[in-house]
Amino acid sequence: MRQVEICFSPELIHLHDLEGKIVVVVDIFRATSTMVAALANGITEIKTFASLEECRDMGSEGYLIAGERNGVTAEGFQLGNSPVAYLNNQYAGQKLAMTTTNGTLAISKSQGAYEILIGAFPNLSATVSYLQSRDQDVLIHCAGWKGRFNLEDSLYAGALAKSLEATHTSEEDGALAMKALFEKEGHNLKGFLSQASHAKRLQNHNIESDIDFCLTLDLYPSVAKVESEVVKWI
Ligand SMILES: O=C(O)[C@H](CS(=O)(=O)O)OP(=O)(O)O
Repeated sequence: MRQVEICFSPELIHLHDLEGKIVVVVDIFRATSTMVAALANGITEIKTFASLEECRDMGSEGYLIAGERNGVTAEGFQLGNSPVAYLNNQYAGQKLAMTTTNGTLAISKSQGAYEILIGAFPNLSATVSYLQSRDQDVLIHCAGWKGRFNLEDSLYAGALAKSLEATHTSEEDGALAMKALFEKEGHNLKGFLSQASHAKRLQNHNIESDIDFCLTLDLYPSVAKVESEVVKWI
């Protein structure tokens, strides 16, 4: 059997061996949910950037530019970090450059893995099927919040580890704990995660519809994968 393990924050990624593994980066509120929404609605590719400046410069290369810091759209950017902005194929056919507070950092810290996927609830089952079709062990890399553990990314990690049970074992305590939490609370994602500190933070920005979207399961049948530093829909 293959293995599945969880890294709870980019600050802890140095404790995990990335080599030969498929890393699934997850930032439920909201970066990876937004990437999945954008790609499912016709964005052709996403380039991610750590800095606002580098990302903003991509505007002159024909990219739509999305920049967010601390939950709000950064100055000079066309878009922030809202998944619902991309629904109804609003920006279909365009390329996107994106930078966010936590999510893009987790992607850059996953370099060195065998493959990098982008995880979100709206394509959870597609990601499970893809991972089960591959021979590699899986590392779920939670973006967390500014280096700290967060509930929503960890609960997604539990959902993914639980869904992989037929093919992947989890021997470490983190994965066992999150599978147990998902078994207990997974039927009430929205109610349970309304207590999460990040959900409360984002509620102050009036983005209820974003939170609803981020916690909706299995809207899309495809997988988001980082290929040559670009996120694509496969
Ligand atoms: O916009 C978001 O959802 C967050 C903002 S913050 O973490 O509350 O500062 O950014 P993300 O990179 O998606 O965690």
